Amino acid sequence: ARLAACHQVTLIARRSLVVRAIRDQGIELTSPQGQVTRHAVAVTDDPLSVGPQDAVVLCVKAYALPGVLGTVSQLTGPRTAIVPVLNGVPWWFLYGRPKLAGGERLAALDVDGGLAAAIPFAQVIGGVTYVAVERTGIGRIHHVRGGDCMFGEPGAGGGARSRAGRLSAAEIALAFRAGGLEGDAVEDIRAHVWTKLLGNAAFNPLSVLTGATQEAICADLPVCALARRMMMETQAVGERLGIAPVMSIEARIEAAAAIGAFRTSMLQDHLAGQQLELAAMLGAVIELAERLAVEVPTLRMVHALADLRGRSHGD
Ligand SMILES: NC(=O)C1=CN([C@@H]2O[C@H](COP(=O)(O)OP(=O)(O)OC[C@H]3O[C@@H](n4cnc5c(N)ncnc54)[C@H](OP(=O)(O)O)[C@@H]3O)[C@@H](O)[C@H]2O)C=CC1
Ligand SMILES: CC(C)(CO)C(=O)C(=O)O
Repeated sequence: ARLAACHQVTLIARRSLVVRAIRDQGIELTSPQGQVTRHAVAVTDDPLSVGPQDAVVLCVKAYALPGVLGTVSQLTGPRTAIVPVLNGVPWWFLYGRPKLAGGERLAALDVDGGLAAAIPFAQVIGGVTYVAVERTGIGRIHHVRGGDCMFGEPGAGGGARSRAGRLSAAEIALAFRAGGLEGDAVEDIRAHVWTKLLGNAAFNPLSVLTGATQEAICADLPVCALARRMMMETQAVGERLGIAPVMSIEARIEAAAAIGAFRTSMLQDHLAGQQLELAAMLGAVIELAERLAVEVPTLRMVHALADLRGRSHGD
């Protein structure tokens, strides 16, 4: 909705009900100040009618990515920037760095290599977002807090500079800023992915197990100690990959607490009876830990509990 205010944007939805509602009423956005704004946005469930784009922003859950590959290919030409803005370890994380963990493909994310085959790595711009939102209805978004969005080139040399023929990370960041969002181009997108992951790998599954908000988890000493232990294990895996997070664990906990009484996206999914994004936020970290011989007993335990909780919904 924000991008559509100053760029030509088309939302791709999969349900005709959603297309009709957004076409008729636009997107209703509630801001932290309680203001309600309506944004007219082009929307379709027919990506072929839209054709190749300058940029395709992927904002489905990680487990839904294989299901959108056909759509992505219809929106992609040789000069399209593909910008996944998802939580967790992205499927592209080891591409271009095959020596980091004995191979590029992460089975937890891309079981048969379909994602890597369909989305050319050279066209990927890494994205991270701290924006906290809840979907309150069809075409209705409640923006709770934040936040920063970072973009960076994961390919050779990294950095945020322009890449021949397609939009660069810096241009995507600029496009977000023009829409009133906080967009920054960063040199080392992997460090930012891992910093965000430190929080999500801990708080998201713990929120599902406890039903608590991030603020409540941070205020509860024993549960916050458990979150800190999970973050330390996640950081240890990152260190073995040569990744230095851009903030300390304590600063990451403070940033999570500052979001306030917000239900994490995973708790929202659980309450709505949806699949949990555990493979991207925990499964891939555990897979990397195995490959790098790092002990992650707390991550394993919480993963097993949250997985069972997710599958036992309503039991
Ligand atoms: N929510 C938050 O506060 C934050 C979320 N994130 C991350 O952002 C990513 C997106 O999460 P979030 O926005 O919460 O997710 P939501 O579940 O709110 O939205 C995902 C959307 O993807 C759509 N979708 C799924 N499959 C397809 C398909 N085949 N074709 C078209 N559309 C499809 C769904 O459509 P439908 O309506 O039909 O189901 C839904 O509208 C996740 O990785 C999440 O972890 C990151 C930071 C904060
Ligand atoms: C908590 C939050 C909004 C942190 O930015 C998040 O990433 C999530 O809910 O998955």
